[in-house]
Amino acid sequence: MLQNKTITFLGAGSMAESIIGGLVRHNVVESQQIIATNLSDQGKLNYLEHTYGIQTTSDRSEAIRQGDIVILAMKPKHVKEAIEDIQQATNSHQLFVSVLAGIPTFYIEDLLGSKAGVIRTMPNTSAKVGASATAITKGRHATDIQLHEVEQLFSSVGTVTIVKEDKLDAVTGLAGSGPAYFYYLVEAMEQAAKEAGLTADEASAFITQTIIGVGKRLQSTSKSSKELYEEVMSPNGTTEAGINVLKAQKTQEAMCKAVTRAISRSKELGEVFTKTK
Ligand SMILES: NC(=O)C1=CN([C@@H]2O[C@H](COP(=O)(O)OP(=O)(O)OC[C@H]3O[C@@H](n4cnc5c(N)ncnc54)[C@H](O)[C@@H]3O)[C@@H](O)[C@H]2O)C=CC1
Ligand SMILES: O=C(O)[C@@H]1CCC=N1
Repeated sequence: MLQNKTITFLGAGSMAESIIGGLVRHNVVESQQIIATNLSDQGKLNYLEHTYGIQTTSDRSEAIRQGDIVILAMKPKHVKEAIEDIQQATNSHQLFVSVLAGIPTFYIEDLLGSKAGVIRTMPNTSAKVGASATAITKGRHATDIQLHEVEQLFSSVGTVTIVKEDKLDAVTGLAGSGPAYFYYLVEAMEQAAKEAGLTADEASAFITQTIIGVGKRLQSTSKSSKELYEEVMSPNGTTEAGINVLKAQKTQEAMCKAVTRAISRSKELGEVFTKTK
């Protein structure tokens, strides 16, 4: 389906690189069928070209003209100027795929001013290792065939779930931002490991394998998360001692608030930028 398509990345930051890495590694398209362009960082374009064997250019309009599929990968606050900048180079046969947090499909459709298909997605940076949990949804003009093209594209970097657009903000706060919550906790575990005399390498090996084990266990059991942590706790043992500290610090409440706040921030991003159209 994607074999003969040229994929242009408008924006060449960390999310674009995560997706490019997956596409190249899985030979979803030839690396020369990928074009990346950005606002100003030529060094980053050189790096991407060198690392992944893709094409890059600072001529954004030319990059767009060549793209069958255009991935919008700039920050939400830059989407208006970015699309206005290349709008003349677009056509209604192209497919536009947004990875932008909060920005609704109708806003992009209106900026494009054509019947070009728009698909909104929310991947996460685990795309870089083929383990993103990506949600996708289609806008007014996108076809089911285009939705399945995008499903195929993101399948190369992890799992893909098709959802209604009104769920995208929830997925953004939960899974788009999700990796950061875990990395933040890992930072604290590393600190505790260091204070207890483990080397950085030892700490990293134990923490990483523990997280991988948790992920695999969650994938393979029907037990609830509560049952799973209770299974680790012996009465008056080490885990209970640790969990009691987390309870005293209201850690679950804090995590719940963090995800809820990220979801509302995604909604705000949509409202702020669509209102200032
Ligand atoms: N970083 C993450 O974990 C995730 C990010 N996203 C979304 O991905 C998007 C990009 O995020 P990052 O890669 O983290 O940002 P970044 O700051 O690393 O990259 C942004 C890129 O956009 C380019 N850009 C800015 N204005 C432009 C313009 N007018 N024309 C062309 N390119 C332009 C910049 O030059 C840069 O290459 C955001 O909208 C974000 O919401 C989505 C899921 C996860
Ligand atoms: O922090 C952000 O806004 C982006 C969207 C999801 C992850 N990073």
